This record gives sequence, structure tokens and C-alpha cells, in this order.
Amino acid sequence: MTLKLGVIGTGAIGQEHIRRCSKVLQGATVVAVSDINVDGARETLRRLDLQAEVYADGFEVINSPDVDAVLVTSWDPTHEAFTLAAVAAGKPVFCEKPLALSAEGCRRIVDAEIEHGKRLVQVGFMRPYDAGYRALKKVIVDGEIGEPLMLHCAHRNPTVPESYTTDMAITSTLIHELDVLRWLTDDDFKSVQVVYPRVTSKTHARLKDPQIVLFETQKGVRIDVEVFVNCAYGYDIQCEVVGENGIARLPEPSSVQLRKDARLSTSILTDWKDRFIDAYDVELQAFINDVHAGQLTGPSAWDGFAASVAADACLKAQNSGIIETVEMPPRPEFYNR
Ligand SMILES: NC(=O)C1=CN([C@@H]2O[C@H](COP(=O)(O)OP(=O)(O)OC[C@H]3O[C@@H](n4cnc5c(N)ncnc54)[C@H](O)[C@@H]3O)[C@@H](O)[C@H]2O)C=CC1
Ligand SMILES: O=C1[C@@H](O)[C@H](O)[C@@H](O)[C@H](O)[C@H]1O
Repeated sequence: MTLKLGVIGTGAIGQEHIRRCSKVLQGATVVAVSDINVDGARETLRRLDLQAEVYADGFEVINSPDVDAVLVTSWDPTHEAFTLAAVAAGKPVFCEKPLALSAEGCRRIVDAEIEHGKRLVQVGFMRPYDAGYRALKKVIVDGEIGEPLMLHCAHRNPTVPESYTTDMAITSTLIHELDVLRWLTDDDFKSVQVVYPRVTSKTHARLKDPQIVLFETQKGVRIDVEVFVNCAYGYDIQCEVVGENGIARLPEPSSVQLRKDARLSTSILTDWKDRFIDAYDVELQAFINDVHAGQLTGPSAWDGFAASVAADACLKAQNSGIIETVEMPPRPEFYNR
């Protein structure tokens, strides 16, 4: 049976997910879409040559009897309400990151899901589905570099719009590291400090860029993450794990080596859509398969909550300049199954 999807938010990633669910992946079809920009939603369907119902209100998508499962790809502040509504309707929901704007908001989703009695929520953390991150994790789990001691990471975007502010470096960008680093190291954050290097001339008044986020984990591992969202040269994700016996690095995306004009070069991607294109395919195929199988297994509402607990501490650290504690409550039994 084909899973009938409703998609809320037909912007950049909404269009990508509609395309992949309709034209690349197996077992699903998009039957309804919604965007506050209704014309934009219609234009997306036209461009992709798809037929689906268009709604001005995302809650109508969730409550439509034609929709089996929901993808939330609208702006960050809308995620919590749409995800809670999907849980209340008893429908599986794939919600893009962040699950909510605060740990408190994520907790409301966790509580609603536990109350429902069965997992319904998957968060759009795609990096655990990326082949490079999976290979890096295998090296760690196989003990090839011994116990991890330090991690050096970078999250660089070429540029961001004027609407992107200092806090979004945490809630919208670093949030990927806040999830993937827990998954990669099987550890939790204990404390965090944010320091600001000299500001790039390419930023604007409401965005301090770059930022360096320094963590200590429960196991005593030290992690530094450079978040630099106006780096100008490309979309570049770096992760180096320093272990007792060696060092492991996240592989670079494959690219042809060019020998030309007395130079040896490889290109660097500039767009997150291309950098993680395969990972998005794998994560959404897993969501579709899991909904068919009746049991979600991907990044959970608890993972969304854990990332937001760390994000809240980072936001505090952005303003205080001092080391802030990350207070992570124990994982409920519900998420151990
Ligand atoms: N997993 C990942 O790597 C990525 C995740 N994202 C996340 O996906 C979400 C969307 O990001 P983008 O597509 O880049 O933004 P965007 O601005 O291109 O698209 C967002 C769309 O949501 C619509 N929207 C806003 N409020 C709405 C509402 N109440 N109901 C229906 N539609 C509404 C907007 O009109 C817009 O068309 C964000 O939460 C972002 O954090 C974005 C890019 C990559
Ligand atoms: O989620 C994403 C964007 O919203 C965010 O703004 C970028 O920094 C991330 O790299 C991208 O994956």
C-alpha cells in the first residue's frame, strides 16, 4: 500500500522532500501540501508536475482523512504546534530540525508521544544516515583509534540571509552537531562555552559570525565546533576525532581531481542540498519503510529534546560568556525500546 503524505512548508527543503518522496523513493506519494505562500505551493506542484490538494492551513493537512503521515518542513517556530497536532491526530510525523525552539517545547512533544503510547515522531537529523558519518562511527566503534579524546568540528555555510541572527547559529545550524556528536560518540554533553573570534566583515549587525562552541562531555571528551555561516567559499562540514591510537576524519564528498593550469584541485560544494543529498534520501526512505512496518526507528522526539537541552545551554553561554552546564534528564524507558 502506498503511504499518503501531507507536506507543510514548500520552501527550499519542502520542495526537495516532495521531489524525493514523489520521484526518487519507494512506497509513498504526496497527496496534500500547504504553505502560507499558497501560490508558491501551487508553483512547486506545477514545476514537479504533481497533483496534490493545496491547503492554506497546515492543520488542515494534518487532519485531512486522505493524509496518512505528515512532513513538517515549514519555518523553525512552527514545528512544535504542527508536530503536536500530528501526534494528537495519531499520525506519524517527520519534523525537520529543530523539533521545537526550546527544550521545553520538545518536552511537550515527548510527553504527548508517551501519552499516545507509541512512537509517532521522527526528527530530520539526516547526518546519522550519511555514509561518511556512518563510516566514521564504525571506525570509532571498532576501536581503530582507541578511546576518543578530542573532536575538532566545523559547520560552514557560504552565506546566510539578513533574517539569520546570532541565536540561529545554535538553534538552526549547530543543532545538527548537537545531535550527530551524541550519536557519533555515544556520549552526552556536560558543559558548554561559546567564544567569539574577530567578526567577519561579511556579517550584519544582528549576527556575530563566526562563533566557537566548546564542549566537555560526560566522558570528559573535549569538542570544539566552529560555526561560520558567512565563510564565503563553500558549504563545508568537518569532523576530526582524535583518539588514543590515531585520528579519524569525516570523508570529504567525492569529487574529481583536476590537474589544470599548473594546479591540482578538487571542487567544494556550496549547497547543503547537494552535500547531504544521499543522506536525505536514506532518512526519508527509512521513515516511509518504518511507517509501513508500524515502528519508527529514526532520530526520535527524545533525540530532538536532547539536542534542544544542549542548544538551550549554548544560548545561555552565548550571552554569559562563561561555562554553562547542560542538564540532561535520564532517558524515559519509552525511548529505550
Ligand atoms: N535537515 C536539514 O539539513 C535542513 C533543515 N531545514 C529546516 O527545514 C525548515 C525549512 O527550511 P527551508 O526550506 O530552508 O526554509 P524556507 O524559508 O525556504 O521554506 C520554509 C517554508 O515554510 C513556509 N511556512 C512558514 N510558516 C508556515 C506555516 N505556518 N504553514 C505553512 N507553511 C509555512 C514558508 O512560507 C516557506 O515557504 C526549517 O525548519 C529548517 O531549519 C532547512 C534546510 C536543511
Ligand atoms: O539545516 C540546515 C540549514 O537550515 C542551516 O541554516 C544550515 O546551516 C545547515 O547546514 C543546513 O543543514
